[in-house]
Amino acid sequence: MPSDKTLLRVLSGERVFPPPVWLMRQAGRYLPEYRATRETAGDFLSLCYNPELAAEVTLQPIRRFGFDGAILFADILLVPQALGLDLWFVKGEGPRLSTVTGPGDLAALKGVDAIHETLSPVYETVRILSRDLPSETTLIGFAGAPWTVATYMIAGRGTPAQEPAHALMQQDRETFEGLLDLITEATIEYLSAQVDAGAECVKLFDSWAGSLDGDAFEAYSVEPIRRITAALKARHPGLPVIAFARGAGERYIGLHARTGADCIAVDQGVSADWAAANVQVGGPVQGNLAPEHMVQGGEGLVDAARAIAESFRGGPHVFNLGHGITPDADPDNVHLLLETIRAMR
Ligand SMILES: Cc1c2[nH]c(c1CCC(=O)O)Cc1[nH]c(c(CCC(=O)O)c1C)Cc1[nH]c(c(CCC(=O)O)c1C)Cc1[nH]c(c(C)c1CCC(=O)O)C2
Repeated sequence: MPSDKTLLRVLSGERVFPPPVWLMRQAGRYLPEYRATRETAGDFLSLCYNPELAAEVTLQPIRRFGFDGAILFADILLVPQALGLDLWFVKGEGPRLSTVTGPGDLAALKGVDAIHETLSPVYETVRILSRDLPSETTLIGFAGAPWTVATYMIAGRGTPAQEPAHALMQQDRETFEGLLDLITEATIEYLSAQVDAGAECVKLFDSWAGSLDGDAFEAYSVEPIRRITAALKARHPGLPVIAFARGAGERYIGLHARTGADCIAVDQGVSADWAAANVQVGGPVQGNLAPEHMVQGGEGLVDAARAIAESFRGGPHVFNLGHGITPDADPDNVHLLLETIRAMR
């Protein structure tokens, strides 16, 4: 039976207008109720590993805004932690991890089978959500794509141009590729467990894909995403997969076919008209309003949101931002965005 959930309908290739809407990082610091729950949990990682509270912060933006999709509350860096790295967050700065910079570090990581020991609270969050979400809301599981996760594992932190990961790729390709393989295998098991627990589609975040060029983009962004997608679809026939290769630019062309993903998420670095003509021809797309509009609001937001929905209205489109909503966004602007899109005819 075809789903009556608009997000799943679009992911299956149907054109729905006005389009379903959800926002990357829709649960987060711009919401006072998120900040209060994080306080209750103690810190960000304790929140990620507390199934009741993680489910609560996933539900907060659904209650407040009625988005069509709810993304599991967790983080892409839980997988490195499950593989044995130390992980902590420095307030006002971001994540820190112990690093993988050579064969010894790679060999010291745990095997794929060990990840569930750390990640089982996340599966419990998914089970709670699949019970408590409104029936029209699609539950989205997620993980980082291997390249992006590897950049953090190699550098031990976020880096402007992923220099340490590029350096390892050049200097010790065997360790680099071994690490990517391990993350790929772990991600298949992690996402498969999310689906078993009730996730209805999954999204792979390759936030740093844009710093790979030429053959490296194909080998280290596209190919791991293709492997994960194929393995998941073999185990869970019909599972919709969204792939976000941020910064891909012209390489968004043909990415549905190259990755096997059902939906390609595009960032604001390409225009919606261009993406409609060049990417949406290959299948459903998601995107791509600049997150700054959620800070600025007003007519600029209304005009830009309408223009994007118009550009993509000829085919399957999930309305979203081009990247995550930022902590300085105004929740009232989210209401304005939803009213704008949902009033379109
Ligand atoms: C690169 C990346 C990370 N995490 C993620 C990515 C890929 C998407 C992207 O490019 O933004 C993905 C992510 N992170 C988080 C989610 C939860 C679901 C949601 O989108 O609402 C998701 C899907 C929660 C989070 N992850 C993080 C927060 C903020 C932590 C806090 O509450 O202090 C949240 C809500 C922390 C985080 N986590 C990460 C960084 C670099 C940081 C620090 C920078 C920042 O704070 O934005 C790694």
